[in-house]
Amino acid sequence: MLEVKNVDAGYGKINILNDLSLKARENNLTLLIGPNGAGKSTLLKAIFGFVKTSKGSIEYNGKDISSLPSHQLVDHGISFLLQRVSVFPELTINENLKLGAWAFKKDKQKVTQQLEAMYDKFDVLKQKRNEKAGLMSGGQKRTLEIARMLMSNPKMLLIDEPSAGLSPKIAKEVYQILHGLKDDGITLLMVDQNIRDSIGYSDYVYVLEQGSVSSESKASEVEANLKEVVQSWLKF
Ligand SMILES: Nc1ncnc2c1ncn2[C@@H]1O[C@H](COP(=O)(O)OP(=O)(O)OP(=O)(O)O)[C@@H](O)[C@H]1O
Repeated sequence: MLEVKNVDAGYGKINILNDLSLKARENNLTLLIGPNGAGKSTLLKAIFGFVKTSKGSIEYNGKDISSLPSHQLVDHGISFLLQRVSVFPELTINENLKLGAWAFKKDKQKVTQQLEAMYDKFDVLKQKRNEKAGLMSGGQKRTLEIARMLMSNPKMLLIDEPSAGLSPKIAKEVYQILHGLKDDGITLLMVDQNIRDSIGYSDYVYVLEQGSVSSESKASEVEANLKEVVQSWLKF
């Protein structure tokens, strides 16, 4: 489990997160929602060591990870799916996937084993394994990014706007993939603007406003009151 406790963080002298606390419970998908500029992406970046915290702690399975650099977080089983598409268009799908195995690239047997596991899981990647990634559709690129993250066998995924730029139909497929990762023992913390579609795949929801948590609920409870939640943001 990941636990953020009373964290302040920001950029230079500007503080964005204010005494923020939340939990990403094991084997659950926790959704972060809130108005633009609330600090959702900043929180993911703070957890992954891209943004420095100035107060509080971030604990993963009871260990304070708040001062660890990103590569050490990957060793601890934490991965980050960035908001912008990050496949390498000139490389094949197979080559892109291999980049996800950088930490154990010398262990050829393990790399092959992980590649096969990804091809078993994602047939679309198997079919196109020798094609250039740049030729794939937006949804297929997202699938490739997810598979590339899974190459290193993460236990905790930080995901920023997985549906950005995708049609509602394809976005749903991506949510389904992410939701299905819980069956592999993975814990997910996801930021998504597309609340209406993503909430049904989530277990817990935190609403962030002005750098702090304004509410925490089970996803099913928020789903029932979605209209009021969204209306309350419009006041900001
Ligand atoms: N690199 C940066 N340098 C300085 N300020 C930044 C930087 N990145 C973000 N900010 C500021 O931090 C605040 C929070 O931004 P953040 O991207 O975390 O919000 P968000 O809730 O993810 O918003 P959105 O839903 O629009 O993506 C905003 O006021 C933004 O302008």
